[in-house]
Amino acid sequence: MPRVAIIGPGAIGGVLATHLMQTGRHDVVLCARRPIEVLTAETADGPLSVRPRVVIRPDAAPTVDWVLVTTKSYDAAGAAAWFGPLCGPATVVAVLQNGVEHRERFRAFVPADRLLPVVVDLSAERIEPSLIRQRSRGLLTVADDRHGRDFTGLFADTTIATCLTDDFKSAAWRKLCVNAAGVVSALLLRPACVVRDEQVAQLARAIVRETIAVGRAEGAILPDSLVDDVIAREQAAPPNAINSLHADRAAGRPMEVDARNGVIVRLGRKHGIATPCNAMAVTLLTAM
Ligand SMILES: NC(=O)C1=CN([C@@H]2O[C@H](COP(=O)(O)OP(=O)(O)OC[C@H]3O[C@@H](n4cnc5c(N)ncnc54)[C@H](OP(=O)(O)O)[C@@H]3O)[C@@H](O)[C@H]2O)C=CC1
Ligand SMILES: CC(C)(CO)C(=O)C(=O)O
Repeated sequence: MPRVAIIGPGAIGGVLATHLMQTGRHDVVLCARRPIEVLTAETADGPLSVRPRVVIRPDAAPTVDWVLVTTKSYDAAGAAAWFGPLCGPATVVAVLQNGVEHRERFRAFVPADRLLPVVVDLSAERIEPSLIRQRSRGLLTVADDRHGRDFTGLFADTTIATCLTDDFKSAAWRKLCVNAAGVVSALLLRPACVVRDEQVAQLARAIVRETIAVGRAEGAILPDSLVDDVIAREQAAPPNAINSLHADRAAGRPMEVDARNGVIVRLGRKHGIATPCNAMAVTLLTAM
């Protein structure tokens, strides 16, 4: 039975924990900052409730086969504080976060050959610490290598889909295009479908175009059609679709501005590519 630790059972970690635990095929432990008695994910198929094993101090954590990091991107050191007890010589650390810098963030804490970046396409929101609303089915994309293939096996018998890719970089940049555009929702505190307004859509398109330009300079393969695809996806979103940046700003929590838009400005500068729309969004959200 694979031993799996989930560091940060918030929206994404909480959803994954409930789905993994209900298979009965995994020995799951949650690494959290406070106890959780019952964890519930509201899914399209109804509520999924589990009684998780929770540890709230790294020195109480067991050694596991898999560590799934589902904390926010800005606190890699906080997540890494758990690695000492959790990681044995063969433990694989999967980083399930937005952005394109999974490896850079954790390189100081985990050997490169035991780190698995994951692109998360799953919309979820924490309603309370122990109640998560899962808004979409969920798709996890990983590189088609040994760790990636083993990782997909963890989610067999769940409704969380997995995908193996031989071009992880492009997959991560495609997702970054979605997240970068989502900054307009966070700025306006309006759901994804705010881009039904054509003026707002034009701004979101400009943000995605900048992201594509920088992503291509970084080696990602990104079609021009991505601009309209991203906006169409947001326009079709239900009125309650709140992205995690928006949710963080609304709740007064720190935001992943750097991982989602700051990175485009930073890497744009490296390649001599102007990114004025992303830069303005970063300046405004940082000032808030
Ligand atoms: N939500 C979504 O729809 C999506 C999110 N993502 C990405 O997934 C990642 C996680 O996001 P999300 O689940 O929304 O974030 P949440 O804020 O909902 O969850 C993060 C969790 O990490 C916990 N945490 C923070 N620091 C520590 C620590 N040192 N030790 C243990 N637990 C800790 C937080 O606890 P506390 O309650 O104490 O703060 C919280 O439970 C982000 O990179 C996000 O961009 C990707 C796709 C969709
Ligand atoms: C695109 C979206 C909304 C869900 O996949 C997301 O990544 C987020 O909320 O951070």
